[in-house]
Amino acid sequence: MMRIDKRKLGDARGHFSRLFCNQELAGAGLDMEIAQINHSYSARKGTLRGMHFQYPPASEVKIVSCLRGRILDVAVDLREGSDSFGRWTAVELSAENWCSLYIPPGFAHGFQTLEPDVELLYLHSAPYTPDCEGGVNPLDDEIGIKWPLDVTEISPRDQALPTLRNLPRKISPDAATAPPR
Ligand SMILES: Cc1cn([C@H]2C[C@H](O)[C@@H](COP(=O)(O)OP(=O)(O)O[C@H]3O[C@H](C)C(=O)[C@H](O)[C@H]3O)O2)c(=O)[nH]c1=O
Repeated sequence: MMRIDKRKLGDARGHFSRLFCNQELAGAGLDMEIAQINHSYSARKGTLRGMHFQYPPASEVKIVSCLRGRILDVAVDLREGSDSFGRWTAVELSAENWCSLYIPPGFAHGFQTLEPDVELLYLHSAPYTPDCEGGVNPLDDEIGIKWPLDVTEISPRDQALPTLRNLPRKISPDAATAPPR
C-alpha cells in the first residue's frame, strides 16, 4: 500500500492538483490504468463502509481520495501466503491533507467517516464485477480494526460479511487481475 501525497499548486485564486497520472505512478513503480471511477457520499459521522474487494479475474487496484470531510481509511491484507495476511493498516484521508491511498489487488478496503458529509472518489483498475465481489467483516475481532468512533451507519450487507476465518476463499496474489479489456 502507498500513501500518495498530492502536490497542491496554490496561488491567490486557490489551488490546483493532479489527481491521477499513470506516468508519475509508473515512476514510483505503481501500475494503474483506470477502468472505473466511483464517488460516494456519507451523511453521518461514524459511518462504516467495507471491507470490500473483488476476487480475480476482477481483482483491482484502488486509489481512494477524500474530497470533502475526513475519514480513517483502512486496508486488510488478504493475499494468500502473505506474511501480513489478516493484518490491517490505516491512513487518515481528508480534504485538508489531500492525500490518497493506493490499495493493491488482494487487499480489502473500508473506512469510517470522522465528520458528517464526507465525499470519496475511487479510481478502480477493474470494472465493478458483481460475480467477483468479496468482503470481510469490518468488525471481525480476529482482524481487530480499531475504528475510532462508535459506528452510526453500516449496511446490512457489510454487517453480514464473513469473518476472516470464514472467508470462502483467499486471494491468490498471482491470479489474473483486471479482466482483459
Ligand atoms: C462499486 C459499485 C457498486 N454498485 C452498486 C452496488 C450497491 O447496490 C450500491 C452500493 O455499493 P456498495 O454498497 O458496495 O457501496 P459501498 O459500501 O460504499 O462500497 C464502496 O466503499 C467500499 C469501502 C469500497 O472499497 C468499495 O470499492 C466501494 O464500492 O451500488 C454499482 O452499481 N456499481 C459499482 O461500481
